[in-house]
Amino acid sequence: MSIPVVNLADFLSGDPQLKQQFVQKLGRAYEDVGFVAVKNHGIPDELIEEIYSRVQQFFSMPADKKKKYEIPELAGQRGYTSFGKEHAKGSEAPDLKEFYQHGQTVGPDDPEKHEYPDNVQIEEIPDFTETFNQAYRAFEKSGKSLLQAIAIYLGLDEHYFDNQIRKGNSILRAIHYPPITHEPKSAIRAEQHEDINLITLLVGASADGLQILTKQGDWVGVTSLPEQIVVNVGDMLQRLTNNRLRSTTHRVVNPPRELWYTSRFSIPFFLHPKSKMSLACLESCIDEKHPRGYPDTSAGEYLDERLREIGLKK
Ligand SMILES: O=C(O)CCC(=O)C(=O)O
Ligand SMILES: [Fe+2]
Repeated sequence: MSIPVVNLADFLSGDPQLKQQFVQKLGRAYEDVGFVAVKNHGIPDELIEEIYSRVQQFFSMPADKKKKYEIPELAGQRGYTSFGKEHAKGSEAPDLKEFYQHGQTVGPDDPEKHEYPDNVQIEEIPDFTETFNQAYRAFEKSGKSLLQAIAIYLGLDEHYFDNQIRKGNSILRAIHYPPITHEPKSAIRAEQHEDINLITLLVGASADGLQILTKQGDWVGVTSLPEQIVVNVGDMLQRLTNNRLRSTTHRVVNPPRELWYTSRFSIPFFLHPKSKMSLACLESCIDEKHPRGYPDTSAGEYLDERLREIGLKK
């Protein structure tokens, strides 16, 4: 299925009409499907190529070398998480994937430094951290524009999210779904789930497999062109908007048998706000037909709860 396509250059064009059209198209798509493809997304092609090549290098290292970078105390939020650790909420079988996570960096004297453990330095790969830092900044920038459009759509101030996501707790995750060597019992590459964060920006996955669950209850494959990124709503934004914007269930299915020997790579950026952001439902999203659906919580508390549910936090 092709998801709605929006052009971020329209939003940034300076033309009020194009900007408003972008806002309406994005907002409606998020009420309806929860997923869009974004062109002119602002993440430079060379940077995407560079990060992919570092990521492939990393995952091709022997298991014992990768394991050096696994830090269970950090609940997988930094460094490497080995195959078989994470499972979707409500699922017993772990996903068929391994991943690496990179978080926010702030200066050593920053008052918020204690919020952000250091990223893991991968000794074997030159410029690994630098490439991840650059990609992280690029995703933050595109994500900020998209959230400005969402704020306008919701009738909020355009800059409503700016401060909440500045020095926020986003995670850049590189995932490797290894070749499948024998019939998996019940597991798939990524079992059905909803993302935890505000929005997720996903750069061109290296193979098919991503599917979303439609309102009609059908699984449909997501297709996007190589120059587009996929951006979807996560549970934090769904909760904040009292279910007005939809955090759509999605999964990554195993390839057909003749492609079992292939790896799949993908690099989602999970855009999180600062831990202290309130996720209390917006008053403008509550009315008689839509009574408040969730108790108040903060982004930090909510994340903690969700990390326990997926087996990353004990
Ligand atoms: O690998 C993909 O294409 C999507 C991964 C995903 O949905 C996730 O990690 O939350
Ligand atoms: Fe996801």
